[in-house]
Amino acid sequence: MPTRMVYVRRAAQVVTAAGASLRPKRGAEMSELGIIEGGSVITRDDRILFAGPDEEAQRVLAAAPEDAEVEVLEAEGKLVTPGLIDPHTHVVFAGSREFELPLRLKGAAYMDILKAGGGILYTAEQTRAAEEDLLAAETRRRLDRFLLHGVTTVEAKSGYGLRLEDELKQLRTARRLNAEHPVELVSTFMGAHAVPPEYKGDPEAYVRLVIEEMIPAVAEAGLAEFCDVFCEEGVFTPEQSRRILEAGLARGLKPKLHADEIVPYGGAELAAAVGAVTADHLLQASGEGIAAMARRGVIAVLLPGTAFFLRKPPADARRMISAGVPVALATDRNPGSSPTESLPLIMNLACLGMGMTPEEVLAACTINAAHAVGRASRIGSIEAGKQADLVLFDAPNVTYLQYHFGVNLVDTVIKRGVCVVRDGRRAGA
Ligand SMILES: N=CN[C@@H](CCC(=O)O)C(=O)O
Ligand SMILES: [Zn+2]
Repeated sequence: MPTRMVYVRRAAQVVTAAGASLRPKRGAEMSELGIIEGGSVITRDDRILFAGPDEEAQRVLAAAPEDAEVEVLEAEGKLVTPGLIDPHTHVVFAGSREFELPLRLKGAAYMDILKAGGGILYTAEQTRAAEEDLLAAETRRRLDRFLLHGVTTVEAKSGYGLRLEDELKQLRTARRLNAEHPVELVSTFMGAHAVPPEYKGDPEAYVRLVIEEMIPAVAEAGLAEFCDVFCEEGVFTPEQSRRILEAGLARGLKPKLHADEIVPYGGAELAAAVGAVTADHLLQASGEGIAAMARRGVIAVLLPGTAFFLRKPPADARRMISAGVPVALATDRNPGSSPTESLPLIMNLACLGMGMTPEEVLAACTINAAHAVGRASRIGSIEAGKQADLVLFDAPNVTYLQYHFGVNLVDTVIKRGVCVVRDGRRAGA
């Protein structure tokens, strides 16, 4: 096999996000992106070989093996970033819930729809009924859209099966798509996403099922890396959430938590107490909870698209960054509270709606997001030796991405050294 190389020549800016593979960026570090003005990047097979000034790139190319096939991508006027990483999605599901939108516009609350048996429970019905091939086909279309928006890795939660066979079906679907599709999937078991109707009268029995049967089966099959719980009033209590996360941890599933989304519920505090990798949502997180997260190094995964779609004020990102909490951003792609694959739109909402700077936003969607999915040693920055996941944007600088908001500026996407999007369209599909 000849050596395959891509030479991304003379970009307006290369955002490397380098130097934070061991621990996520926090505070002022989130503004330091290691930008190379006028820089070039060279990939070799599935790895990054070089990132730096173009004169040096030419010397590196001159020393390339004779059989190397070099593809040259002119990047003049473009912004090059690491492949974007989405660390919180529920992308594997069947159906959609657009009919809830008019209800919410008339005043129905998200949680009331769930309590009435709709919401997550409606999607669980659809997902249970779907054959695995159909589930894969629906999810594949969403992954295609992610890729067109520059997203090269997504975390994917189960939680619409709510019984063992269908939780496993969702996780198997994620594993299959991870093998088939250019977008890389990181699986999270979230059997504790809602109490299914058959356990309505006895939620504690469902918690036992999650702990005693689902977690062991998922761990045994090696189908997930993380375990997550919807810790929320009327769903799972902090005490139940703690037991589930500890049971997951005992089986090697690292904890994540849907925390303090609708009401303040001690979620941020719990995430810190169990040493969760991330606490997500945090719209209602307390000051003590944020301080505890900072002390324990828990990453805040903020989801401004969800706040926007549910028409709620977003999380207090500035307070978290000032407190020293590492922040990442995600779409929360799901059919009920955030039906979008546009991580760039989420970035716009983070900047314009939460006051994060363009630099902080990029750190949050690259290296910090890589930490949030436990992959920072391999992805999230442009450094020699890391996986060759890159995005070229039609933007001359980092600020422009937030300024020219609401449109897709992605020109080219490279995943593992292969061009999978060109001129904004899927290539080689
Ligand atoms: N809040 C809980 N779970 C999802 C929503 C899932 C759904 O509505 O289907 C979330 O993170 O927003
Ligand atoms: Zn979620």
